[in-house]
Amino acid sequence: MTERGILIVLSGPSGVGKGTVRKAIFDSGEMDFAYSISMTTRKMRAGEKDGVDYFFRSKEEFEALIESGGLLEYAQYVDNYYGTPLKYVEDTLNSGQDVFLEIEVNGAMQVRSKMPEGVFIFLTPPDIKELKSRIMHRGTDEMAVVEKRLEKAVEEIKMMRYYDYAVENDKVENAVNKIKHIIESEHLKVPRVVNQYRKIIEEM
Ligand SMILES: Nc1ncnc2c1ncn2[C@@H]1O[C@H](COP(=O)(O)OP(=O)(O)OP(=O)(O)O)[C@@H](O)[C@H]1O
Ligand SMILES: Nc1nc2c(ncn2[C@@H]2O[C@H](COP(=O)(O)O)[C@@H](O)[C@H]2O)c(=O)[nH]1
Repeated sequence: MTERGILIVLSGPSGVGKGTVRKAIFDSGEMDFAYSISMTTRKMRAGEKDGVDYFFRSKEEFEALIESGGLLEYAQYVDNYYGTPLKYVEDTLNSGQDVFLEIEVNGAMQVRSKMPEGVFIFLTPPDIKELKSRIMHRGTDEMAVVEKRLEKAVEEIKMMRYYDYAVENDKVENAVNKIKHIIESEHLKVPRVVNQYRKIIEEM
């Protein structure tokens, strides 16, 4: 039987740089994990693609998926739904590959209760001023939405204590290296290694 992959959950306030850091980790080609594409009812931003950045769906379609139990977790964030399709996560973990989720804190807490063996990482900004500047300079949101996201950020930062690791995103390269190191260390934890050895011994 294949060893189940590790579930890595990255959260942090909007604009802290989760997407930027995640892309940099994937682009480095050094880590073998799958990114779980989320579903959302939010409008597509310029440059985004359905099935790449998100599965963009109507509110009705999203609610039907909630009803049918098709989501591992979901949350309402600044007037829209966001959620993680369950089947992809389960199938990929069962195939032995690690799965990376980039989700907000309420969803992460739902995952925590369903899959406590996951690794929960919280990305922090150097300070709130820098966070505001990052959201504004990204230029994807109207000022009213920026303000709502900043209000949420304060609530989200309070939830950091429920995570396993806190990583500051001062420079993308630093955050990337710290997250890679965390994942590598998780793979070396004794219960996982013992399991692998048990299988090797059984097969001898
Ligand atoms: N370490 C950093 N230093 C300076 N700017 C950064 C850093 N990391 C990310 N940024 C910039 O901050 C902005 C927000 O980054 P990004 O979209 O990755 O954030 P996010 O946390 O994924 O946001 P959201 O949760 O809203 O999707 C982008 O313009 C990005 O280029
Ligand atoms: N609970 C979930 N949160 C998610 C998911 N996918 C993304 N997100 C988070 O939502 C906010 C806003 O995202 P944006 O793309 O509109 O800027 C951000 O914190 C994302 O991490 C999900 O599947 N579940």
